[in-house]
Amino acid sequence: MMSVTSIARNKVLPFLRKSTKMQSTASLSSLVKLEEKQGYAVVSMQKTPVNSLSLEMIQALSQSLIELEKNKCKGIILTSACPGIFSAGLDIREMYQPTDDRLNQFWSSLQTLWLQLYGSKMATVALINGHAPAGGCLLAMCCDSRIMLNGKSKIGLNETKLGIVAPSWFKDTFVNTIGVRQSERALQLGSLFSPEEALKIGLVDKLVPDMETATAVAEAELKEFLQIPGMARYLSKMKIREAAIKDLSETREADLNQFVNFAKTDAVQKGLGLYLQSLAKKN
Ligand SMILES: CCCCCCCC/C=C\C=C\CC(=O)SCCNC(=O)CCNC(=O)[C@H](O)C(C)(C)COP(=O)(O)OP(=O)(O)OC[C@H]1O[C@@H](n2cnc3c(N)ncnc32)[C@H](O)[C@@H]1OP(=O)(O)O
Repeated sequence: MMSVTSIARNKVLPFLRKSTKMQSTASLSSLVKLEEKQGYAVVSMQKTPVNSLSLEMIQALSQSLIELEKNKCKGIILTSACPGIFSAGLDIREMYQPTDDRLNQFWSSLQTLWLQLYGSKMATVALINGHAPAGGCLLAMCCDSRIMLNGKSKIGLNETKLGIVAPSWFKDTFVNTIGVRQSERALQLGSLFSPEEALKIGLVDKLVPDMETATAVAEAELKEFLQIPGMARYLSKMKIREAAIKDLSETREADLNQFVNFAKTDAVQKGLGLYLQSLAKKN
């Protein structure tokens, strides 16, 4: 099995682990690109056009983290290869008129990905090079640091605008990042923030003017985290995150049932259908 450190610089890593529920190696590796750098890896989401988090995309990200941790990778920069978009969040088509089996797999895989990334021993930096609504914002918040490209992109948890409710673990992640009051307001309003606004409320840590600067700043940020003794850094992170992680770990089944029941209600299905239509009409 190839290790992250043994492959040629910038070479795309294959996905090697087999699982009955997981997608095939070929389909997973086309969604997420892993590049080895000196002592860390760049994880680029490349599901065109908007990196929507479909079941396959979520599993590809999960599988990438499994491989990287197994290969003793110490840190990652999570970013996007889709111009102008970090991630459009959960793939709305997964929740609209779904089959029960697929909807269950979808949510359960998302829970797994959140537990992996939010609780990762690796140092993690999100390089948010475009829009990051809802699930896209969640992915970024799972990282230890967020660098955002300044410009017209928006970031935030906009679930209420779709007539849906961010689950408790989204809320916990938000509260741990920007605090209770800002979260309470932004969750209700479904606020999407400009990079400047996101910086002001602590949703992102640094802004960069262009991609060249962004890469350098993200690398420097990751190196700063990696200079700290790994165990001390990880356990300190867990002091903040462990309650939320424990909570979901202990209530996965109930959370899954709540999501499935909620998603299948007529009101939610109607709202999602209208939202999909409004996205399609734009084009
Ligand atoms: C009581 C308690 C119960 C608790 C239960 C819990 C329930 C929680 C449930 C769900 C939680 C969900 C979290 C989410 O992540 S929901 C997704 C939210 N995402 C969005 O609102 C973003 C929507 N997209 C956009 O705003 C734009 O697409 C944008 C990302 C800004 C990019 O804009 P642009 O570059 O102009 O691209 P287009 O809009 O033209 O889109 C291109 C095509 O991509 C399709 N698209 C976009 N986003 C999604 C998406 N999230 N899912 C699926 N498909 C998406 C879009 O329709 C275009 O398709 P096409 O080319 O075929 O027209």
